[in-house]
Amino acid sequence: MIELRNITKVYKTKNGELTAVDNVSLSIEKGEIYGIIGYSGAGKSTMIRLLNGLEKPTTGSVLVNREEISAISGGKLRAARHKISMIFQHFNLLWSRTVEENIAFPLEIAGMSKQERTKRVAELIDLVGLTGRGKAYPSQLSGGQKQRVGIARALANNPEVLLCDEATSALDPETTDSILELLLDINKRLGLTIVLITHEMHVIRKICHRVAVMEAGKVVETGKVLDVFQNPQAPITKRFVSQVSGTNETKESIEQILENYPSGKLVKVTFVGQATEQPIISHLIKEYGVDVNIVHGTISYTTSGPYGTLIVHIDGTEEQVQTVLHVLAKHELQTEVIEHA
Ligand SMILES: Nc1ncnc2c1ncn2[C@@H]1O[C@H](COP(=O)(O)OP(=O)(O)OP(=O)(O)O)[C@@H](O)[C@H]1O
Repeated sequence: MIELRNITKVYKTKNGELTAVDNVSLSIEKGEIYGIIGYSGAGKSTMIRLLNGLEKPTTGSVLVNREEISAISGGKLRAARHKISMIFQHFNLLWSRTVEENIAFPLEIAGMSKQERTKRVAELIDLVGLTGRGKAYPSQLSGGQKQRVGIARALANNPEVLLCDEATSALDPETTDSILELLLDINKRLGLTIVLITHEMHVIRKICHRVAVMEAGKVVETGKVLDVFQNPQAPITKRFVSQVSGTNETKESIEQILENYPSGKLVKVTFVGQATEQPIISHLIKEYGVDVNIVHGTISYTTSGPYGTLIVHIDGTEEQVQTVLHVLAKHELQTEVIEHA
């Protein structure tokens, strides 16, 4: 559906050249929710502008639905962009227009008759959960409701791709979740391809199928969300994952345990899918006579299933501990012995 081939974007600034996107290749499937995560300055916004043709790459090509967005301009680009919609962090609504009029705006531009517009706007208002709020002005709406208007407006002309530019960054956590659920629902119902950029791993965990991690213009890691959470490779990905698994907060407890219990091993166990429901710890204690002290534990849910992280201190003889590590590995649990906090 979307193909980025060896994209590089260099900006000329008064301090010289700046490479915002550095040789990035990605492919995004039809109907998938694809997340691009990175800290400020990583190149995410540039990527999104390349996807909708607002920027041209310095080298490389961008294909959306087999159309080379990076090679067309004028009327052809405008036509292609009808199929690519966008929602924004600060909603970008027209403040002097009602909810209905905001949503009708792209339909007016597309030349739809008043009668058809009224029908389509009513459908969209229902779809995004704003029934009864059509006559309200944006200033009378909460942040979450404003973003719902943004989503309805973006869907008005039946796009094939929805680009989300930090769409939940201005919202509180509860509203963020309700907007993410709406995006997931729309993706399932309409089969819409969604590409979102964010600096929050929570957003990726909650709705994305696959993720690309960006750092200094480069994509440093890509993969299925569940795999990336279970087994992050790049240091920056590990930092993002610990944002949601809470392992940062346990650093102190880990330090204390390592200091206070020189015997045994401190082990991080990561498990996915059905393994999250097995009573593995009680089994270890009963069968192998080791002491197991749980230092930290979380289970999180992604679109492809649950995954969990458990940090345990396993104490016993060296042989018992080794046997337990072996047993964990046999259960297809990923284990990592922690030597330092
Ligand atoms: N039009 C431009 N002219 C010159 N430099 C630019 C331009 N747009 C972006 N940059 C630079 O390119 C780099 C990547 O910026 P970009 O906005 O894509 O990153 P980002 O990950 O979206 O970060 P943020 O969330 O802060 O916008 C930054 O160093 C930025 O200063």
